[in-house]
Amino acid sequence: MNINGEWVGDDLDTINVVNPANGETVGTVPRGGEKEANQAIEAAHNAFHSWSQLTAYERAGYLKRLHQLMLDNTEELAEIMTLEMGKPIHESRGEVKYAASFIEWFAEEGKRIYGETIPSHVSGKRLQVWKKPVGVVAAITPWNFPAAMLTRKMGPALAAGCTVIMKPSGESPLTAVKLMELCEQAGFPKGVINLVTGSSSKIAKAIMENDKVRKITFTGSTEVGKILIRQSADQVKRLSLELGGHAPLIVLDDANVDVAVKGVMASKFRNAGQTCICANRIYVQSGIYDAFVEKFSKAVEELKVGNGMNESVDIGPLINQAGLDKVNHHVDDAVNKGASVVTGGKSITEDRGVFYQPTVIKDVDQSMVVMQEETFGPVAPIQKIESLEEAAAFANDTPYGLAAYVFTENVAKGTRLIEQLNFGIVGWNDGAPSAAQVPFGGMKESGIGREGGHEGIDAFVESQYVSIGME
Ligand SMILES: NC(=O)c1ccc[n+]([C@@H]2O[C@H](COP(=O)([O-])OP(=O)(O)OC[C@H]3O[C@@H](n4cnc5c(N)ncnc54)[C@H](O)[C@@H]3O)[C@@H](O)[C@H]2O)c1
Ligand SMILES: O=C[C@H](O)CS(=O)(=O)O
Repeated sequence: MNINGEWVGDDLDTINVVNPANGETVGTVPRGGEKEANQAIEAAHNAFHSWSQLTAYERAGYLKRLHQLMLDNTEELAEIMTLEMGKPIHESRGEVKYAASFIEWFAEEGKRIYGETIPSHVSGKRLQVWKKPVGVVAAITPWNFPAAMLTRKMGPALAAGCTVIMKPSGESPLTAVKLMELCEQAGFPKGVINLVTGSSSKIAKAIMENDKVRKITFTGSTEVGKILIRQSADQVKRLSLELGGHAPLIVLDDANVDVAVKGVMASKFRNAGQTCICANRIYVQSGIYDAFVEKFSKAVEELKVGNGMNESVDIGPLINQAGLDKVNHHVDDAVNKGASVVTGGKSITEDRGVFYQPTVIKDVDQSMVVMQEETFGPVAPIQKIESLEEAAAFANDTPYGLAAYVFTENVAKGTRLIEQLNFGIVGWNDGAPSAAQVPFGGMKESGIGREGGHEGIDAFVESQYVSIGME
């Protein structure tokens, strides 16, 4: 842990960080709790005034140094990431660059936090809106993108003049430790960025009860997001929530089947299907169904499963046994209710690793758990549909609203379909929509607010209306 510029926690118990590819312990972090969280909050509070008084240009200088340090340390960051959570090393390298792009983009965006003047209704007044940083920010992040989910929060928060407490997942905290080392090398003043690891509930308790924390930005499951909404009420803490998803992917008859297959492969199997925007259910119109299933299944059979440190591996392990159990349950439930396995369908537990074969199942229906609950694994369930209207109805039949995908070459059909979809992110003939400059986030139970893009920095700024009497 790093609090007020000091590495602390040697006196505490530790949490083992386990490589899901082979069950080996790859590192440990201190098991911090309420006391350490409050120390970090105090440090961030004490650093806030001086940090927020810097110009956006001065703050951008620190962020740009961090951006370059991340790129210079891509290989080490990627290796740590793969060892602690399993994603293939080439994906980890990509995540480091993606994560660094948030730091770079928001270094500049901080310079564009504009206020406004408003025409007065009386001659003796001048009406203005000033923008101010929200204050001390707590950032709680998931295990599946250990770098990007932190920088997607740190970047805008720091650029806006806020100070930060980072709380990474206990499943993959080592990437955050390395990121904190790079923040030190970038020269951020003590207390501006703090890192706490340990008991999430105890740390969160301190965050929720300490009124010095004005903003909580959380990325994780919808279940935990709902807990935080309830807990934030006592002090009306500002909340940004990036929560779970259950993405529908729709392939219409007039889709380019090769484009569709490429898009599904990108959306479904990234991080072994463990991303919030993975296609979780695939609806294929009857006219293209057989051609799509054949081409898609052949592409899936080419995927190589194994330890992510192997450059040729496409599908690494699931994060833990619980993740594997959920995937097994989703496939077993579908098959028991009448679905059939086209390829894959089995777990691979060798060398204490937790792997699952890239899987395609067909003849699924809405009654199956895989079509209702987030799978978070390399399983592609395919359901035949007859019409655009049927596709829209099935797609929207979920409490989630994060990402959706549409494959059609027909502009009118694509437009009519997407207008009906209640999802914050839509890939149209594109299975990989994410980027630093776009508003990323969900509708319904997939979250509150957006990360990335100019909306991403609004989350860390308060508007202050100033009425100036000129009598
Ligand atoms: N919408 C997005 O941008 C996005 C991005 C990545 C992951 N996710 C979602 O995150 C989930 C997978 O990540 P996960 O398993 O780490 O999620 P999680 O909700 O289990 O944990 C997320 C973070 O919250 C902490 N946490 C757990 N219980 C808590 C509590 N009671 N109070 C405070 N903090 C608590 C965890 O330690 C972790 O740091 C999936 O549902 C996925 O869809 C969403
Ligand atoms: O898992 C959720 C991430 O937000 C996906 S992405 O890396 O932003 O595309």
